[in-house]
Amino acid sequence: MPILKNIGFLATCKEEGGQGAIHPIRNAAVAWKEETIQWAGKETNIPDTYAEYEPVDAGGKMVIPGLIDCHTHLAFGGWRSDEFTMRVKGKSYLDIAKTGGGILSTVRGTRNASEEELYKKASSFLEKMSALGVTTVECKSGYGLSVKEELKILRVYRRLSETHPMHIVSTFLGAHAIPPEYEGDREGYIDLVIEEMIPAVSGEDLAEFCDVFTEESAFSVRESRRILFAAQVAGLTPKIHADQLTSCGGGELAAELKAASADHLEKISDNGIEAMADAGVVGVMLPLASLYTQEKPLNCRKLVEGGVKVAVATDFNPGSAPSYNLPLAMMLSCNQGRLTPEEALKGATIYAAKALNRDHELGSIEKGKSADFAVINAPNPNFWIYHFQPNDCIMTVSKGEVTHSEDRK
Ligand SMILES: N=CN[C@@H](CCC(=O)O)C(=O)O
Ligand SMILES: [Zn+2]
Repeated sequence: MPILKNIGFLATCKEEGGQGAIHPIRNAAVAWKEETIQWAGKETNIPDTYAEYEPVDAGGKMVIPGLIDCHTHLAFGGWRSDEFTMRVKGKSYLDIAKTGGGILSTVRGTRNASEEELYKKASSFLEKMSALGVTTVECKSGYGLSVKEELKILRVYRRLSETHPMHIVSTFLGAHAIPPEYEGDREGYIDLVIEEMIPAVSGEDLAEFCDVFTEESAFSVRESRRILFAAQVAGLTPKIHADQLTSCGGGELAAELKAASADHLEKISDNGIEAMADAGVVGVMLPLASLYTQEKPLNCRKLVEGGVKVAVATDFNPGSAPSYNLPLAMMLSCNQGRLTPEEALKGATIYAAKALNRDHELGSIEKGKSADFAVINAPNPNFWIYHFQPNDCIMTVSKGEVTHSEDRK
Protein backbone atom coordinates (compact mmCIF):
# COMPACT_ATOMS: atom_id res chain seq x y z
CA MET A 1 0.00 0.00 0.00
CA PRO A 2 1.50 3.36 -1.00
CA ILE A 3 1.80 6.63 0.87
CA LEU A 4 2.65 9.82 -1.06
CA LYS A 5 4.95 11.94 1.12
CA ASN A 6 6.78 15.25 0.85
CA ILE A 7 3.81 17.06 -0.71
CA GLY A 8 4.58 20.80 -0.59
CA PHE A 9 0.96 21.84 -1.20
CA LEU A 10 -2.01 19.48 -1.08
CA ALA A 11 -5.16 21.01 -2.61
CA THR A 12 -7.80 18.74 -1.10
CA CYS A 13 -10.65 20.56 -2.89
CA LYS A 14 -13.28 19.53 -0.32
CA GLU A 15 -16.67 20.83 -1.34
CA GLU A 16 -17.57 23.16 1.51
CA GLY A 17 -16.70 26.86 1.51
CA GLY A 18 -17.61 27.94 -2.01
CA GLN A 19 -15.95 28.12 -5.42
CA GLY A 20 -12.53 29.36 -4.30
CA ALA A 21 -12.08 27.27 -1.12
CA ILE A 22 -9.60 24.51 -1.99
CA HIS A 23 -8.74 23.61 1.64
CA PRO A 24 -4.96 23.26 1.23
CA ILE A 25 -2.64 21.37 3.57
CA ARG A 26 1.06 22.24 3.45
CA ASN A 27 3.77 19.56 3.97
CA ALA A 28 1.23 16.81 3.57
CA ALA A 29 0.92 13.08 2.86
CA VAL A 30 -1.78 10.86 1.33
CA ALA A 31 -2.13 7.11 1.94
CA TRP A 32 -4.24 4.77 -0.15
CA LYS A 33 -5.09 1.09 -0.38
CA GLU A 34 -6.11 -0.37 -3.72
CA GLU A 35 -8.62 2.13 -5.18
CA THR A 36 -9.44 4.05 -2.02
CA ILE A 37 -7.88 6.94 -0.09
CA GLN A 38 -7.26 5.91 3.54
CA TRP A 39 -5.85 9.08 5.01
CA ALA A 40 -4.73 12.62 4.04
CA GLY A 41 -3.17 15.18 6.37
CA LYS A 42 0.03 16.81 7.58
CA GLU A 43 3.11 14.64 7.23
CA THR A 44 3.98 15.26 10.87
CA ASN A 45 0.64 13.68 11.86
CA ILE A 46 0.80 10.39 9.92
CA PRO A 47 -0.90 7.74 12.12
CA ASP A 48 1.16 4.64 13.04
CA THR A 49 -1.17 2.47 10.91
CA TYR A 50 0.54 3.81 7.79
CA ALA A 51 4.14 3.30 9.00
CA GLU A 52 4.47 0.16 6.85
CA TYR A 53 3.03 1.77 3.71
CA GLU A 54 5.45 2.08 0.79
CA PRO A 55 6.59 5.73 0.53
CA VAL A 56 6.38 7.61 -2.78
CA ASP A 57 8.18 10.99 -2.91
CA ALA A 58 6.19 13.94 -4.27
CA GLY A 59 9.39 16.02 -4.33
CA GLY A 60 7.86 18.95 -2.45
CA LYS A 61 5.44 19.63 -5.35
CA MET A 62 1.73 20.33 -5.45
CA VAL A 63 -0.80 17.47 -5.39
CA ILE A 64 -4.36 17.98 -6.63
CA PRO A 65 -7.34 15.63 -7.05
CA GLY A 66 -7.32 13.86 -10.43
CA LEU A 67 -8.80 16.29 -12.94
CA ILE A 68 -12.35 15.62 -14.17
CA ASP A 69 -13.29 16.53 -17.72
CA CYS A 70 -17.08 16.62 -17.33
CA HIS A 71 -17.96 17.43 -20.97
CA THR A 72 -16.39 15.74 -24.02
CA HIS A 73 -17.48 14.24 -27.34
CA LEU A 74 -14.60 11.74 -27.16
CA ALA A 75 -15.44 9.20 -29.89
CA PHE A 76 -15.69 10.56 -33.42
CA GLY A 77 -14.57 9.70 -36.93
CA GLY A 78 -12.46 12.10 -39.01
CA TRP A 79 -11.51 15.69 -38.20
CA ARG A 80 -12.69 19.13 -39.39
CA SER A 81 -9.52 21.19 -39.80
CA ASP A 82 -10.97 22.79 -42.97
CA GLU A 83 -13.64 24.46 -40.81
CA PHE A 84 -10.95 25.95 -38.59
CA THR A 85 -9.57 27.91 -41.55
CA MET A 86 -13.09 28.87 -42.67
CA ARG A 87 -13.88 30.31 -39.23
CA VAL A 88 -10.58 32.16 -39.07
CA LYS A 89 -11.50 33.74 -42.40
CA GLY A 90 -14.86 34.90 -40.99
CA LYS A 91 -17.45 32.14 -41.58
CA SER A 92 -19.51 31.45 -38.47
CA TYR A 93 -20.07 28.05 -36.83
CA LEU A 94 -23.73 28.23 -37.94
CA ASP A 95 -22.89 29.26 -41.56
CA ILE A 96 -20.65 26.19 -41.80
CA ALA A 97 -23.34 23.92 -40.32
CA LYS A 98 -25.93 25.23 -42.83
CA THR A 99 -23.79 24.11 -45.77
CA GLY A 100 -23.46 20.49 -44.57
CA GLY A 101 -20.37 20.98 -42.39
CA GLY A 102 -20.35 21.06 -38.60
CA ILE A 103 -21.88 18.22 -36.60
CA LEU A 104 -23.28 16.47 -39.70
CA SER A 105 -19.83 16.26 -41.23
CA THR A 106 -18.63 14.35 -38.15
CA VAL A 107 -21.76 12.19 -38.30
CA ARG A 108 -20.64 11.04 -41.77
CA GLY A 109 -17.10 10.39 -40.50
CA THR A 110 -18.34 8.50 -37.44
CA ARG A 111 -20.81 6.34 -39.36
CA ASN A 112 -17.94 5.41 -41.70
CA ALA A 113 -15.70 4.32 -38.82
CA SER A 114 -15.85 0.85 -37.26
CA GLU A 115 -16.35 0.36 -33.53
CA GLU A 116 -12.73 -0.84 -33.34
CA GLU A 117 -11.41 2.28 -35.10
CA LEU A 118 -13.40 4.56 -32.80
CA TYR A 119 -12.16 2.61 -29.78
CA LYS A 120 -8.50 2.91 -30.79
CA LYS A 121 -8.74 6.62 -31.54
CA ALA A 122 -10.61 7.45 -28.32
CA SER A 123 -8.23 5.25 -26.35
CA SER A 124 -5.21 7.22 -27.57
CA PHE A 125 -6.90 10.47 -26.47
CA LEU A 126 -7.47 9.02 -23.00
CA GLU A 127 -3.79 8.19 -22.65
CA LYS A 128 -2.79 11.75 -23.48
CA MET A 129 -5.44 13.14 -21.13
CA SER A 130 -4.13 10.94 -18.35
CA ALA A 131 -0.63 12.42 -18.88
CA LEU A 132 -2.17 15.85 -18.17
CA GLY A 133 -3.53 14.69 -14.79
CA VAL A 134 -7.05 13.76 -15.92
CA THR A 135 -8.60 10.72 -14.21
CA THR A 136 -12.31 11.03 -15.10
CA VAL A 137 -13.83 11.73 -18.52
CA GLU A 138 -17.49 12.24 -19.42
CA CYS A 139 -18.09 11.00 -22.97
CA LYS A 140 -21.10 11.86 -25.16
CA SER A 141 -22.57 10.07 -28.13
CA GLY A 142 -24.31 12.28 -30.70
CA TYR A 143 -22.35 11.65 -33.90
CA GLY A 144 -24.34 8.53 -34.79
CA LEU A 145 -27.94 9.79 -34.87
CA SER A 146 -29.50 6.39 -35.59
CA VAL A 147 -30.21 3.60 -33.12
CA LYS A 148 -27.39 1.43 -34.47
CA GLU A 149 -24.79 4.21 -34.69
CA GLU A 150 -25.58 5.79 -31.30
CA LEU A 151 -25.27 2.37 -29.65
CA LYS A 152 -21.98 1.81 -31.49
CA ILE A 153 -20.49 4.94 -29.89
CA LEU A 154 -21.84 4.14 -26.43
CA ARG A 155 -20.41 0.61 -26.66
CA VAL A 156 -17.01 2.16 -27.37
CA TYR A 157 -17.34 4.05 -24.07
CA ARG A 158 -18.38 0.90 -22.23
CA ARG A 159 -15.31 -0.92 -23.56
CA LEU A 160 -13.06 2.02 -22.62
CA SER A 161 -14.44 1.95 -19.08
CA GLU A 162 -13.61 -1.77 -18.87
CA THR A 163 -10.09 -1.46 -20.29
CA HIS A 164 -8.79 1.89 -18.93
CA PRO A 165 -7.95 2.68 -15.31
CA MET A 166 -9.90 5.95 -15.64
CA HIS A 167 -13.48 6.74 -14.68
CA ILE A 168 -15.58 6.94 -17.85
CA VAL A 169 -19.07 8.46 -17.56
CA SER A 170 -21.34 8.00 -20.59
CA THR A 171 -23.97 10.39 -21.87
CA PHE A 172 -26.50 9.74 -24.62
CA LEU A 173 -26.82 12.75 -26.97
CA GLY A 174 -29.13 11.48 -29.71
CA ALA A 175 -30.68 14.97 -29.87
CA HIS A 176 -27.51 16.64 -31.13
CA ALA A 177 -28.74 17.38 -34.67
CA ILE A 178 -31.39 16.17 -37.11
CA PRO A 179 -29.72 13.56 -39.37
CA PRO A 180 -29.97 13.97 -43.16
CA GLU A 181 -32.41 11.05 -43.59
CA TYR A 182 -34.92 12.93 -41.36
CA GLU A 183 -34.53 16.31 -43.08
CA GLY A 184 -38.00 17.91 -43.16
CA ASP A 185 -39.32 15.41 -40.55
CA ARG A 186 -38.00 16.59 -37.20
CA GLU A 187 -41.02 15.15 -35.37
CA GLY A 188 -40.18 11.76 -36.86
CA TYR A 189 -36.59 12.00 -35.58
CA ILE A 190 -37.68 13.12 -32.11
CA ASP A 191 -40.10 10.17 -31.99
CA LEU A 192 -37.19 7.87 -32.91
CA VAL A 193 -35.07 9.32 -30.08
CA ILE A 194 -37.90 8.89 -27.57
CA GLU A 195 -39.43 5.62 -28.70
CA GLU A 196 -36.38 3.66 -29.84
CA MET A 197 -33.06 5.20 -28.85
CA ILE A 198 -33.77 6.00 -25.18
CA PRO A 199 -35.28 2.54 -24.44
CA ALA A 200 -32.34 0.84 -26.21
CA VAL A 201 -29.73 2.90 -24.34
CA SER A 202 -31.34 2.38 -20.96
CA GLY A 203 -32.13 -1.27 -21.74
CA GLU A 204 -28.42 -2.00 -22.25
CA ASP A 205 -27.47 0.36 -19.41
CA LEU A 206 -25.15 2.23 -21.79
CA ALA A 207 -25.45 5.74 -20.33
CA GLU A 208 -26.12 7.53 -17.06
CA PHE A 209 -27.08 10.87 -18.60
CA CYS A 210 -29.15 12.15 -21.50
CA ASP A 211 -28.07 15.43 -23.06
CA VAL A 212 -29.85 17.64 -25.63
CA PHE A 213 -28.45 20.46 -27.78
CA THR A 214 -31.10 23.04 -26.86
CA GLU A 215 -30.65 25.84 -29.38
CA GLU A 216 -32.68 27.71 -32.01
CA SER A 217 -30.70 25.88 -34.70
CA ALA A 218 -30.99 22.47 -32.99
CA PHE A 219 -33.80 21.45 -30.58
CA SER A 220 -36.33 23.91 -29.12
CA VAL A 221 -37.07 24.12 -25.40
CA ARG A 222 -40.38 22.33 -26.00
CA GLU A 223 -38.69 19.50 -27.94
CA SER A 224 -35.86 19.24 -25.41
CA ARG A 225 -38.32 19.01 -22.52
CA ARG A 226 -40.14 16.12 -24.25
CA ILE A 227 -36.91 14.23 -24.87
CA LEU A 228 -35.42 14.80 -21.43
CA PHE A 229 -38.67 13.93 -19.70
CA ALA A 230 -38.74 10.58 -21.53
CA ALA A 231 -35.09 10.05 -20.61
CA GLN A 232 -35.82 10.73 -16.93
CA VAL A 233 -38.64 8.21 -16.96
CA ALA A 234 -36.17 5.67 -18.41
CA GLY A 235 -33.70 6.38 -15.59
CA LEU A 236 -31.29 8.77 -17.35
CA THR A 237 -30.38 12.07 -15.68
CA PRO A 238 -30.74 15.22 -17.81
CA LYS A 239 -27.92 17.48 -18.95
CA ILE A 240 -28.30 20.33 -21.43
CA HIS A 241 -26.13 22.11 -24.02
CA ALA A 242 -27.75 25.41 -23.08
CA ASP A 243 -27.73 29.01 -24.32
CA GLN A 244 -24.53 28.62 -26.35
CA LEU A 245 -25.37 30.66 -29.45
CA THR A 246 -28.70 32.25 -28.46
CA SER A 247 -30.47 32.96 -25.19
CA CYS A 248 -33.30 30.50 -25.67
CA GLY A 249 -34.15 29.33 -22.16
CA GLY A 250 -31.84 26.33 -21.83
CA GLY A 251 -30.67 27.36 -18.35
CA GLU A 252 -34.27 27.73 -17.18
CA LEU A 253 -35.17 24.31 -18.61
CA ALA A 254 -32.18 22.73 -16.84
CA ALA A 255 -33.50 24.20 -13.58
CA GLU A 256 -37.06 23.02 -14.23
CA LEU A 257 -35.86 19.45 -14.89
CA LYS A 258 -33.27 19.53 -12.08
CA ALA A 259 -30.58 18.65 -14.61
CA ALA A 260 -27.16 17.71 -13.26
CA SER A 261 -25.62 20.49 -15.33
CA ALA A 262 -26.24 23.12 -17.98
CA ASP A 263 -23.21 23.54 -20.23
CA HIS A 264 -21.89 26.38 -22.44
CA LEU A 265 -24.18 29.21 -21.18
CA GLU A 266 -22.42 31.99 -23.11
CA LYS A 267 -25.85 33.63 -23.68
CA ILE A 268 -27.52 32.71 -20.34
CA SER A 269 -30.09 35.25 -19.09
CA ASP A 270 -30.19 36.66 -15.55
CA ASN A 271 -33.38 34.68 -14.97
CA GLY A 272 -31.60 31.54 -16.11
CA ILE A 273 -28.78 32.13 -13.61
CA GLU A 274 -31.26 32.65 -10.79
CA ALA A 275 -33.24 29.54 -11.69
CA MET A 276 -30.09 27.40 -11.91
CA ALA A 277 -28.87 28.66 -8.53
CA ASP A 278 -32.22 27.87 -6.89
CA ALA A 279 -32.33 24.38 -8.42
CA GLY A 280 -28.66 23.58 -7.67
CA VAL A 281 -27.77 22.98 -11.35
CA VAL A 282 -24.01 23.11 -11.98
CA GLY A 283 -23.00 25.55 -14.75
CA VAL A 284 -20.23 24.20 -16.99
CA MET A 285 -17.91 26.67 -18.72
CA LEU A 286 -16.42 25.44 -22.01
CA PRO A 287 -13.89 28.14 -22.86
CA LEU A 288 -12.25 26.28 -25.75
CA ALA A 289 -15.59 26.24 -27.61
CA SER A 290 -16.09 29.99 -27.30
CA LEU A 291 -12.45 30.57 -28.27
CA TYR A 292 -12.62 28.39 -31.41
CA THR A 293 -16.04 29.70 -32.50
CA GLN A 294 -15.00 33.29 -31.77
CA GLU A 295 -18.00 33.80 -29.47
CA LYS A 296 -17.89 36.09 -26.44
CA PRO A 297 -16.84 33.85 -23.51
CA LEU A 298 -19.03 33.17 -20.50
CA ASN A 299 -18.42 35.53 -17.60
CA CYS A 300 -18.26 32.96 -14.78
CA ARG A 301 -18.17 35.70 -12.13
CA LYS A 302 -21.84 36.42 -12.80
CA LEU A 303 -22.67 32.78 -12.14
CA VAL A 304 -20.48 32.48 -9.04
CA GLU A 305 -21.92 35.70 -7.61
CA GLY A 306 -25.41 34.48 -8.48
CA GLY A 307 -24.87 31.31 -6.42
CA VAL A 308 -24.19 28.82 -9.23
CA LYS A 309 -21.37 26.30 -8.83
CA VAL A 310 -19.17 26.49 -11.94
CA ALA A 311 -17.35 23.53 -13.47
CA VAL A 312 -14.78 23.82 -16.27
CA ALA A 313 -14.42 21.30 -19.11
CA THR A 314 -12.87 20.99 -22.58
CA ASP A 315 -15.92 20.08 -24.75
CA PHE A 316 -13.34 18.10 -26.74
CA ASN A 317 -14.81 17.50 -30.24
CA PRO A 318 -13.48 17.77 -33.81
CA GLY A 319 -15.32 21.01 -34.61
CA SER A 320 -15.83 23.67 -31.98
CA ALA A 321 -13.20 22.50 -29.46
CA PRO A 322 -10.51 20.25 -30.98
CA SER A 323 -8.34 20.03 -27.85
CA TYR A 324 -8.53 17.69 -24.84
CA ASN A 325 -6.22 19.90 -22.78
CA LEU A 326 -8.14 20.51 -19.54
CA PRO A 327 -5.41 22.64 -17.88
CA LEU A 328 -5.58 24.86 -20.98
CA ALA A 329 -9.36 25.19 -20.54
CA MET A 330 -8.72 26.04 -16.87
CA MET A 331 -6.27 28.78 -17.84
CA LEU A 332 -8.84 30.21 -20.28
CA SER A 333 -11.58 30.01 -17.65
CA CYS A 334 -9.40 32.42 -15.64
CA ASN A 335 -8.28 34.76 -18.42
CA GLN A 336 -11.61 34.80 -20.24
CA GLY A 337 -14.13 33.58 -17.67
CA ARG A 338 -12.67 35.54 -14.75
CA LEU A 339 -12.35 32.65 -12.34
CA THR A 340 -9.36 32.69 -10.00
CA PRO A 341 -6.97 29.70 -10.40
CA GLU A 342 -8.32 28.22 -7.14
CA GLU A 343 -11.90 28.58 -8.46
CA ALA A 344 -10.90 26.97 -11.76
CA LEU A 345 -9.30 24.08 -9.84
CA LYS A 346 -12.48 23.50 -7.90
CA GLY A 347 -14.32 23.69 -11.24
CA ALA A 348 -12.22 20.88 -12.71
CA THR A 349 -12.40 18.66 -9.61
CA ILE A 350 -15.21 18.58 -7.04
CA TYR A 351 -17.70 20.74 -8.99
CA ALA A 352 -17.01 18.74 -12.15
CA ALA A 353 -17.73 15.61 -10.06
CA LYS A 354 -20.98 17.27 -9.01
CA ALA A 355 -21.89 17.89 -12.66
CA LEU A 356 -21.61 14.08 -13.03
CA ASN A 357 -23.44 13.24 -9.78
CA ARG A 358 -20.18 11.59 -8.58
CA ASP A 359 -19.17 14.04 -5.85
CA HIS A 360 -19.67 11.33 -3.21
CA GLU A 361 -16.76 9.30 -4.67
CA LEU A 362 -14.67 11.63 -6.87
CA GLY A 363 -13.26 15.15 -7.04
CA SER A 364 -11.51 15.68 -3.69
CA ILE A 365 -8.72 14.15 -1.63
CA GLU A 366 -10.55 12.77 1.40
CA LYS A 367 -10.72 9.45 3.20
CA GLY A 368 -13.03 7.02 1.41
CA LYS A 369 -12.85 8.69 -2.01
CA SER A 370 -11.31 7.16 -5.12
CA ALA A 371 -7.50 7.34 -5.11
CA ASP A 372 -7.21 9.76 -8.04
CA PHE A 373 -4.59 12.50 -7.96
CA ALA A 374 -1.99 14.37 -9.95
CA VAL A 375 1.45 15.60 -8.86
CA ILE A 376 1.99 19.00 -10.47
CA ASN A 377 5.35 20.71 -10.92
CA ALA A 378 4.21 23.98 -9.34
CA PRO A 379 4.14 25.39 -5.80
CA ASN A 380 0.41 26.20 -5.80
CA PRO A 381 -2.60 26.53 -8.19
CA ASN A 382 -2.00 30.23 -8.81
CA PHE A 383 1.54 29.73 -10.12
CA TRP A 384 0.53 26.62 -12.09
CA ILE A 385 -2.21 28.36 -14.06
CA TYR A 386 -0.35 31.70 -14.35
CA HIS A 387 2.88 30.18 -15.75
CA PHE A 388 1.00 27.96 -18.19
CA GLN A 389 3.26 25.30 -19.70
CA PRO A 390 2.58 22.44 -22.15
CA ASN A 391 2.44 19.91 -19.32
CA ASP A 392 3.28 20.34 -15.65
CA CYS A 393 1.93 16.95 -14.59
CA ILE A 394 4.69 14.75 -13.19
CA MET A 395 2.57 11.83 -12.06
CA THR A 396 -1.05 10.73 -12.35
CA VAL A 397 -2.68 8.16 -10.07
CA SER A 398 -6.07 6.88 -11.20
CA LYS A 399 -8.11 4.35 -9.19
CA GLY A 400 -4.95 3.84 -7.11
CA GLU A 401 -2.76 2.96 -10.14
CA VAL A 402 0.04 5.10 -11.53
CA THR A 403 -1.13 5.89 -15.08
CA HIS A 404 1.54 8.45 -15.91
CA SER A 405 4.94 9.16 -14.43
CA GLU A 406 7.73 11.36 -15.63
CA ASP A 407 11.12 11.89 -14.04
CA ARG A 408 11.94 15.58 -13.77
CA LYS A 409 14.91 16.90 -11.93
N1 LIG B 1 -22.83 22.58 -29.38
C1 LIG B 1 -23.05 21.45 -29.77
N2 LIG B 1 -22.22 20.41 -29.75
C2 LIG B 1 -20.79 20.50 -29.64
C3 LIG B 1 -20.17 20.79 -30.92
C4 LIG B 1 -20.03 19.61 -31.69
C5 LIG B 1 -19.40 19.84 -33.03
O1 LIG B 1 -19.22 20.99 -33.49
O2 LIG B 1 -19.12 18.80 -33.59
C6 LIG B 1 -20.37 21.50 -28.60
O3 LIG B 1 -20.65 21.24 -27.45
O4 LIG B 1 -19.73 22.52 -28.89
ZN1 LIG C 1 -20.55 19.68 -26.24
